[in-house]
Amino acid sequence: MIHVENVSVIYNKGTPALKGVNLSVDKGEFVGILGLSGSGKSTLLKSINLIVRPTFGKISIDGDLITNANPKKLRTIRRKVGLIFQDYNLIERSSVLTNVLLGRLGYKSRLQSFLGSFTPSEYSLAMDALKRVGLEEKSFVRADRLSGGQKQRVAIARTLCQQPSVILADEPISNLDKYTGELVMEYLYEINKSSGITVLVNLHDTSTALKYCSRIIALKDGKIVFDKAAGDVTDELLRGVYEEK
Ligand SMILES: Nc1ncnc2c1ncn2[C@@H]1O[C@H](COP(=O)(O)OP(=O)(O)OP(=O)(O)O)[C@@H](O)[C@H]1O
Repeated sequence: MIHVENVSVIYNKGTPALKGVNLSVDKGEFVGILGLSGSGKSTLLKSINLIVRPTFGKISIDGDLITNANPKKLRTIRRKVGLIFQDYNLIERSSVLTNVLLGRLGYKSRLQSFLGSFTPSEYSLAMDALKRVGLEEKSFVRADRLSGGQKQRVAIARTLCQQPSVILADEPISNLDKYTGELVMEYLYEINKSSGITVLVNLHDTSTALKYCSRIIALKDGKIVFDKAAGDVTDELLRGVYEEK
């Protein structure tokens, strides 16, 4: 469903952050992306959604070439792609429910977005999403009253409300303690298994990646150094990824 073909990203005409990356991800996969800080993990996820535009190469999602899409087409393709960030990206002064409803914005006209008008079925989608992450009782609480782990679960619910076919999660647990981080991973895992939503997740912690992901892609200096089933990842392979030059 995702094809990344010979993608390179060069920021500000400087050093390449990605160098000729090729990658195909099938529907329903749970892919962990590992690598040292600066290896290009965020750039790879951001280019899949065209938050960062590749300098060279092509990316398609469900057969639609996102790298060539006009603004209208790009908006339609982006509806399929849910995003989860390290710092949650919530509107802190709004309620949990309002934050989850924001997952519907990609389906709204400018006027509807401005008015913040949502249909009853969108409210019910949002409530269902909150139930799935165990936060329905927090619907009317302001987001800034929540713990970090709860905020990330709201971000997951917002993504679910968007009804995506893929979730890109950029370091979703790096601001959380081990226990809370694992809980967040459990929710992503459950969503992947029960809804068949493809998940690509950048992670720092190799043991977490091996525990939840079925496939591991490792980046080093903007290139893929290995792309393997989690069960085939050895300590030696991991050492190659994390040892400095
Ligand atoms: N907006 C930007 N402008 C210029 N250079 C950038 C930008 N974003 C990233 N880079 C550079 O691109 C390279 C890859 O960065 P990227 O953030 O993709 O790596 P990462 O593996 O996600 O790192 P981290 O784990 O620290 O987030 C790094 O050398 C980084 O300094």
